[in-house]
Amino acid sequence: MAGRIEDYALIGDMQTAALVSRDGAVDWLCLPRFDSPAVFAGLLGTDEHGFWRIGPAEPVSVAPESPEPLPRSVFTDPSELRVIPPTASAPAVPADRRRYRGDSLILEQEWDAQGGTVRVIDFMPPRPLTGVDSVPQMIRIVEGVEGSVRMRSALRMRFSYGRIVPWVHRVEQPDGTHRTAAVAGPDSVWLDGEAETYGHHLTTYADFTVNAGDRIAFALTWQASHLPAPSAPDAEAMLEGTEQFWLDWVAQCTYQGPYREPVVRSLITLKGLTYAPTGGIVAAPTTSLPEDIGGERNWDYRYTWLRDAAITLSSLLRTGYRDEARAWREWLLRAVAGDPENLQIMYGIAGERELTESALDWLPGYEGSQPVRIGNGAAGQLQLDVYGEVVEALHLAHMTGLVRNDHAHHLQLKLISYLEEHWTAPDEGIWEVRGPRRHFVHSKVMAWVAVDRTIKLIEQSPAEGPLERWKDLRDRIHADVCEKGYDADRNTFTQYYGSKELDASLLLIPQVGFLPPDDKRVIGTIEAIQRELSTEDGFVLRYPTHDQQGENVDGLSGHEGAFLACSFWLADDLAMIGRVQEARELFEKLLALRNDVGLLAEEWDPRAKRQVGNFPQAFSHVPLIDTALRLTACGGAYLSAQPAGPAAERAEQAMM
Ligand SMILES: OC[C@H]1O[C@H](O[C@H]2O[C@H](CO)[C@@H](O)[C@H](O)[C@H]2O)[C@H](O)[C@@H](O)[C@@H]1O
Repeated sequence: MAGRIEDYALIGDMQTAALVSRDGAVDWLCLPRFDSPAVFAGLLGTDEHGFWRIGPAEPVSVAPESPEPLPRSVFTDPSELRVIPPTASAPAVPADRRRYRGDSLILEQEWDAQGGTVRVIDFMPPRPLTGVDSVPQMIRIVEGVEGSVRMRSALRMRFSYGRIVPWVHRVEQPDGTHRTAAVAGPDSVWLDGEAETYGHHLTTYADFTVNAGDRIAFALTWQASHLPAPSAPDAEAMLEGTEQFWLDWVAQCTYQGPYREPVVRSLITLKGLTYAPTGGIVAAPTTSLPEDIGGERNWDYRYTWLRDAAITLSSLLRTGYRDEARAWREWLLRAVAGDPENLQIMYGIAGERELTESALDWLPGYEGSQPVRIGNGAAGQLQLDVYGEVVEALHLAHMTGLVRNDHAHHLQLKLISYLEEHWTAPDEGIWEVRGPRRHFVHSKVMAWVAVDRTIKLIEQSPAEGPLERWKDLRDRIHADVCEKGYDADRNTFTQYYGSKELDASLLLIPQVGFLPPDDKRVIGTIEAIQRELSTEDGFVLRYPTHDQQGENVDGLSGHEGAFLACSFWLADDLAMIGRVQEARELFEKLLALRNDVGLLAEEWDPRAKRQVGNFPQAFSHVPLIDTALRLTACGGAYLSAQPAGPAAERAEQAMM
């Protein structure tokens, strides 16, 4: 059975990623890409849907008692095998400690088990983009730390999201060793290991003893089934290379403030969500981790949203990472090449347009949350805000000195021409509601952002465009929002024109410069959101899922948790209006929601006190970085409450 969402840690190779549970089980892995079918889908079902667990064979965790090391060996004698009879799955013993190795995506879990202490090191080496070695690999090194520990590896591969049992067979090697190959349809997966394996109940086991100082490596390699077998990796060399890769990458980070640890962990996570061959960025590496446990709010996030990727790019640019920004800009230009009339709000990681949504009816879902969806119907929605987010990201790229790209410039002008005709249309908005289209205030505000930044580009560079006409457009959008999206009686902007509902996306109004932070309508909106959309512990819901009659407003049944991005936005706004101490306190409470290895899902369930939604989620880690930058610019720890002043101004400038 899958663990809690926060029990998982991410490993990945910038083409796909795996989730490893605290009990040593890899319960989620799609091969060869983020959006490929899963080989391990136990996360959304049971062990029957695929997993790979390595951990102590004896479930009881007791103090080490055997000073005499056992010979490093594999259990080849069948009588010994009976000592630990194969079970339907390996014993699930939670690790006593876990961490990432320094600033990397290399996971280390340790167990104080019967007989000693053992460490399992899990990672996926970054792959070359071309050539025979460009295959996904997961490497697991079992290291004896103290005493002698009996270990078990239990590997159950199920292709096609847990549906297909592959043909598993031994392939003898000229040197007398063997490899285990699993083949079905287009996929083959190869297991190499330094321990003898045996099959039982459609599962591949290895039982072995690890003594202090031993290192026993296993590797899983995917290869298209029609190609020759991939070569077995040198696990130790791969470990060294992977560690160096992350050291070099993190060394480029320009952030030097008090929140270095969460910022760097978030940056590493975002890097882990980028698809290196194309520059695409997934919103999360999972599908259908529920926003409402047991409910239907389950979505596939293994795609590139223009919104999520644009804000990811902005965070990366602000912290010194330009290569990723350049790669995503190229991805964008290829993805939207053609007519911006056909702009989608999301694409596949290589720019694919067909993301047809369907349900995998053989999977029971995470803690029974059904349906399990693949594809995403939101791809066909109209969401006007993405024009603003994309243009803002292109603008920031320009401002931070990324070499100008004429195609990007041309695209920006075409996007504005499109908006000129369509900004008055109702849309599905930032939250991708599945109810009727509306005139969402946030969508109009972001349309204003797109026009505003383009005007600035034209004013600041040799670029050309109908400046006066677009200035007039900018003024008209602004006036329209202030007239129709603002409720003067309650002194707050509202979710959509004419509504009484609130929406946490309105917190972005001062952040994007639509109105200054000290505008009374902005302060009124912040206060209204704090009052009406806050959970008991001070986090923020993105909007009320039910209206005052108890009807669902977004076309979906059930409730959802506090939306973490919105909670970070509230902290930002509080800092901007001078309530810096409150902002800092909220930010630090949000940091405390991260799991023990620093990861955040999309939402937090305030009742169950657990993370919910896809995991880890770029849309949570990006605002974490942005708020950290803002608060760092405010200076000092726990500044006393003060009216908007120099600290708040510095906070604003930090985000430029
Ligand atoms: O709430 C319904 C929608 O939920 C998902 O969208 C959310 O995730 C996106 C990716 O992070 C994000 O860009 C969006 O703002 C969120 O609302 C889901 O992908 C949609 O299909 C669904 O309609």
